[in-house]
Amino acid sequence: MKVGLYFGSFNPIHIGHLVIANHLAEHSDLDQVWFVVTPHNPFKKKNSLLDNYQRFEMVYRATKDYVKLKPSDIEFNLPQPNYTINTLVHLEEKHPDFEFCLIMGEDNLKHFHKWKNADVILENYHIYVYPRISEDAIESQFEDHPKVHKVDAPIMEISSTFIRNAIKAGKNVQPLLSKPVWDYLDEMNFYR
Ligand SMILES: Nc1ncnc2c1ncn2[C@@H]1O[C@H](COP(=O)(O)OP(=O)(O)OP(=O)(O)O)[C@@H](O)[C@H]1O
Ligand SMILES: O=C(O)c1ccc[n+]([C@@H]2O[C@H](COP(=O)([O-])O)[C@@H](O)[C@H]2O)c1
Repeated sequence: MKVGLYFGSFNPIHIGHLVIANHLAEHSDLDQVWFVVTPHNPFKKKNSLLDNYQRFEMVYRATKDYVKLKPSDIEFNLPQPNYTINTLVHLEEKHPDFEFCLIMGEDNLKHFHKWKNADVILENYHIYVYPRISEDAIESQFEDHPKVHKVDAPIMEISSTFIRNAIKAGKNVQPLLSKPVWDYLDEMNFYR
């Protein structure tokens, strides 16, 4: 089975994330897409981050009606901050029969050279890159790399930061979240 790994904080998961994951699951050779909920992204402060299990619960609720989309808590018990290379090694040991690939926005590819062991990741994993609007240029080493595959997915310029700030300001963000996520988040009074 070929699995695309979609790493993120998902604080909260929004329809932009879902549209991309579903597009990859339906229009590429991937059999499944796993949302890997990251406890601590090495590039981000943990400030406004909800508890791991609450972010996982939102991903679980968002994906439970999609057979090809799965939540993953694999990083919860790995050392923090979570370096993707460590998670990949761990996943290979746990699922030796699966083929793992990475799913990444064009914006992330632009900073990919700063990731821990970026060269090792690229040597061993295919990366599916979807378009994002961003100002920095993609490094030429990645632009035509045989392991980097551009995917023509829709561009959805929504961010979790925007959603958190809008909720705090008392705005209605319901169209940006799937209903089960909105219901949970509202019931739990998150981000207010
Ligand atoms: N609207 C979007 N469309 C496509 N990809 C997205 C979108 N928003 C975030 N992503 C990507 O999804 C992955 C997980 O997102 P993550 O939750 O970490 O980011 P985010 O929504 O930008 O959150 P924040 O605003 O809290 O930084 C990252 O690779 C990120 O680049
Ligand atoms: O391994 C690294 O060095 C590394 C550095 C930055 C980010 N990542 C992973 O990339 C994921 C998405 O990053 P971001 O910044 O777009 O939220 C994040 O959840 C981490 O798992 C990984």
